[in-house]
Amino acid sequence: MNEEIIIDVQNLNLWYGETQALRNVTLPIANRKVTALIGPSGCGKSTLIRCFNRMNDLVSDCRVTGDILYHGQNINGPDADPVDLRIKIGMVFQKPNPFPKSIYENIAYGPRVHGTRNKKQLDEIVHNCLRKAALWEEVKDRLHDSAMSLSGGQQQRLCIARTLAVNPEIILMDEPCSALDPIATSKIEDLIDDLKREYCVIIVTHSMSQASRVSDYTAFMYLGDLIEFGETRQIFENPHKELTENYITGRFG
Ligand SMILES: Nc1ncnc2c1ncn2[C@@H]1O[C@H](COP(=O)(O)OP(=O)(O)OP(=O)(O)O)[C@@H](O)[C@H]1O
Repeated sequence: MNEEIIIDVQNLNLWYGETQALRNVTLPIANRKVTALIGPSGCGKSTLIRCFNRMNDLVSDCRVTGDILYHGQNINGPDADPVDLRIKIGMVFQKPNPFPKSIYENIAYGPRVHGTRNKKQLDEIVHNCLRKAALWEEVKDRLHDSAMSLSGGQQQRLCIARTLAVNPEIILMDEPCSALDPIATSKIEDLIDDLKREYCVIIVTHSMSQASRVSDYTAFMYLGDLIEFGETRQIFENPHKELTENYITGRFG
């Protein structure tokens, strides 16, 4: 890998109570690239992506060993602040979850909470984020309408715009298209391709065709182990492990 490694996962283990969900995962994540996490249901994809912004802190009985270095600093270290971390590492979920507020307020909310009060600055942030999320043209005349009046695909792009509003470096996406139709899915995939010019994107997907379309790197997981990681083309065209090949050719799933 020639790119800058923005997150370096080293020997990561995670247990929910007595059950081990991640085993000795070691994985580099490149900046300004898209990394896809794939594997059968229950293999630990969501668990791993949730480690990157410490969402698993919210799960009682969850224990982690090993390191996740973000710009070389351990995100679970004593000085690390999960609130700061979640600004730099934003997350988009499976089901679009806009706030029950206006389109404008969904985006202005985060920057306002973090101290931006100036109306002109907020207008600019809203405009920029909607533009980056490829939603501006569709909503510019209805910024003060409820976000709930948008279609599912538009709501998901709004959630991406909301994530961008606090200036993250990394965007985590946990099956962001699973609730969307093919047209809305294709818009999100185009958007992911644009976003990687400025951001690092990590995406969990069940769709192998989606992983091969949108990602530069792919990690294949199975029962909590990282089986194989590499450039997406290599993983799909020339997997080194039999398990990877069996999965991507649909022999199990
Ligand atoms: N909060 C939790 N408490 C206990 N066990 C959990 C919790 N979350 C996940 N698990 C278990 O950890 C394992 C990994 O789950 P995870 O959701 O990370 O898998 P996944 O690959 O994302 O699955 P899917 O593709 O079905 O979403 C599973 O065995 C699951 O049952």
